[in-house]
Amino acid sequence: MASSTVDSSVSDLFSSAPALQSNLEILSPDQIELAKILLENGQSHLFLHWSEPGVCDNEKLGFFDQIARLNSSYPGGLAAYIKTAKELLADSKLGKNPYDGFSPSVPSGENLTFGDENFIEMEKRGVVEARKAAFVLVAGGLGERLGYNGIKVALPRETTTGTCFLQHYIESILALQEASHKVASDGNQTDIPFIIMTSDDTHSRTQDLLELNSYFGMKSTQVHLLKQEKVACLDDNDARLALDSNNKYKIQTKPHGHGDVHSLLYSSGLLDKWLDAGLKWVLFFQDTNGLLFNAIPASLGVSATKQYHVNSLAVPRKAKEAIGGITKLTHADGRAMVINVEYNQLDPLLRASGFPDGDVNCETGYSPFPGNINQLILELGSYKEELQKTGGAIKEFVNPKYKDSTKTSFKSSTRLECMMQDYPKTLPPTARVGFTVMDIWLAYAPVKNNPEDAAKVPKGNPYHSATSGEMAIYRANSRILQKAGVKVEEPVKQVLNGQEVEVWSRITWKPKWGMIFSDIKTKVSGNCDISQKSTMAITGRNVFIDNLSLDGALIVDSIDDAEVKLGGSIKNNGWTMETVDYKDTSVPEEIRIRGFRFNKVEQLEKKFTQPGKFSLED
Ligand SMILES: O=c1ccn([C@@H]2O[C@H](COP(=O)(O)OP(=O)(O)O[C@H]3OC[C@@H](O)[C@H](O)[C@H]3O)[C@@H](O)[C@H]2O)c(=O)[nH]1
Ligand SMILES: [Mg+2]
Repeated sequence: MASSTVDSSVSDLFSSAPALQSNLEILSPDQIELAKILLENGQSHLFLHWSEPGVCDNEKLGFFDQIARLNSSYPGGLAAYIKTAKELLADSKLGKNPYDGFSPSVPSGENLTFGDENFIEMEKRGVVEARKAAFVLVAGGLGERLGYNGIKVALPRETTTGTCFLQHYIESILALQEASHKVASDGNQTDIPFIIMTSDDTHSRTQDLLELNSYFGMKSTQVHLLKQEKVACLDDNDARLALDSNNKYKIQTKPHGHGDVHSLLYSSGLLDKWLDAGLKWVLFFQDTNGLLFNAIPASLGVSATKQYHVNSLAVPRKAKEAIGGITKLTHADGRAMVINVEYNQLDPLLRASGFPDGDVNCETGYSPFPGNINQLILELGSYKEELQKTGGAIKEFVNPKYKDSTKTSFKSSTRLECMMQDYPKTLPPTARVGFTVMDIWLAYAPVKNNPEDAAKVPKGNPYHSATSGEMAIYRANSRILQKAGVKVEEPVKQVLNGQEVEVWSRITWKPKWGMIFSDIKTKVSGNCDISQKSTMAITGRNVFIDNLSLDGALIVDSIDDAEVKLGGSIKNNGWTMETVDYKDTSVPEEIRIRGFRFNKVEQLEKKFTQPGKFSLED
C-alpha cells in the first residue's frame, strides 16, 4: 500500500516534466533521486528542452553530474539552496532591510599605536601564540575589479625584489613559526598549517605556482588547498535555476563568496586535527594585502590577552571607501552585536536609521565606523563548537539587478552569496567579539582596482591599486625604520597612472630579517640616513644597519651564518623610476598596472655565502 502511494506521487511528480519522464530509463537511481529533488523544488523548466532518449544522452548524464556536485557542495543540498533563495528573493522584492529593527552605532575596540610600549608587548605575546595558529588565505576570487589576467597572489608585492604575494605570505608564516619556537618553553617544533581556499578560477594556477617554486620553502605537507565550488544561478523570483544560454544541459554558476571558507574548513576535518595538536587560533586573510603581516603579531597578542573568540582587524575608514564598516547593531529587543556592515549597505542603513547624511566623514576626516580589512582571528575551540551547530553555513544574501521597478525580472541571473566576516552573526550573546584598529600605513594596502578606476577614486580616498599597494610597502618600511632611529628622507609626490602617490625610499626586507618592531630595533644602530632616491633590499637574516649613510642602491643577500654590518657612506647612481602607461601593452601587465618600472642604473650588490663576520668592504 505504502509503496504504491509513493509510486503514484512520484509518477505525478514526473508527469509535470514529460521530457524528463521519457528519459528515466537512461538515468541511475541516484540521478532519479536528484531529479525528484529538482521537481519537488519547482525546477521542471530545466527539462523543457530535453530531447528524446538516444539524443544527447551524454549531455543529460553530464547535467546530472553537475546537479550532484551542486547538491553535495552546499550545506543542506539544492533543496536548501532553492528554499533560502526564494525567501531572500521575496525579501529583496519587498525591499526589506536586512538590518530591520537594528540601530547602528559606533563600537569601541582596541586601538594599537605602532611602536609604543603596549604595541611592543602585544607583538611579543603574538609571537608566543603564533605556534598555536593556523593561517587561512581566501584566494578563490577572480579579482574582477583589478582585471589582471593571472591569479592575484602571483602578482609582485613590490617590484624592487619582485617577490610575489604568495611567497611573502609563506615567508612571513615561516618567520613567525621560527620566532615562536625560539621563545617556546616546551621545545616542541610544530609547523604552522597554511590553508588556501581556491576556486575553479584559481586552483590550478595556485597549485602550479606553489609547485614550481617548491612551496617557497614551506613543507608541501604544511600547505592544504581547499577548492570552493560555485553555486547555481537563479533566473527569477521563484528561484528557477538558470540554464547556460549556450548549453541547455548545463546550469549557469557563479561564485558564492568567501564565506564558503567556513563550511570547507568544517568538512575538511582539519579543525579536529588542529585541536588535537593543541592549536588555538585560526587567522583568515585575503589575497593582496602586502602590509598584513605588519599587523598580525600585535593583533594575535590582543586576541590572546583579551581572550577574544573573534577579533577583526580594522583601520580608519574614509566615507564611501570600498571597505566594510565595523558597526554595533542594537535591536529593539535588546540584542546587540558588533559586525561588519558591507560597504554597499552602510550608507542605506545609516540613512534609514537617523543619520540623514548616510556614509560621511566625521570631524576626524574619517568615517566614525572603523574599516574592516577582513583579517579575522578566531579562537579555535569556540569556532569548532559553533561550526558543529551550523555546519559552517554562513548567513547569505542576494543582490539581484532588477530590470524595472516592478522587480519581477532580472537584468541577468543572480545567485546567493556569503561573506566570511558574517561568521559572528550566529554566535550566542556570550561570545567575546572584538576588533583591533591599527594605522592604515602599517596594516592595509590591498590591490583591488585597475588603474582607470583607481584614478577616479574621490580625492583623499585610498586608491587600492597596484601602484598604491607597492608604494605603501616602501612607506611602511621607511616609517618603521624612522621609528627605529634611521633618518629616512621624506617622500616626494608623483603622479603614476593618474594617481598621486607618495614615493618613499624603496626599502624592502625579508620577513626573517625583522618580523616585529623589537627585532627590527636590534638590527639598527648608530647614525643612519637614507635618501629619498635610494633603494635598499635586504634578503639576509643577520644583517645590521650601523652608521650607514645611503644615497643610491644597496642590495644585500647573506646566508644565516654570515653576520653582516651595513655601514659607511654609500653613494651611487642607484635605481631610477621610469613612468609607464597602463595602456602600453609592450610592457608586461604586472608592471604596467603600476605605472612605473625601475631602471637599474647602478648599485652596490653584495652576497655573503660563507659563515663569519663581514662588513660592506669585505
Ligand atoms: O567567492 C569568492 C570571492 C572572493 N574570495 C576572496 O575573498 C577576498 C576578498 O574578495 P574581494 O577582494 O572581492 O572583496 P571586497 O573588496 O569586495 O570586500 C572584502 O574586502 C574588503 C572588506 O572591507 C570587505 O568587508 C570584504 O568583504 C579575496 O582574497 C578573494 O580572492 C574568495 O576566495 N571566493
Ligand atoms: Mg568583491
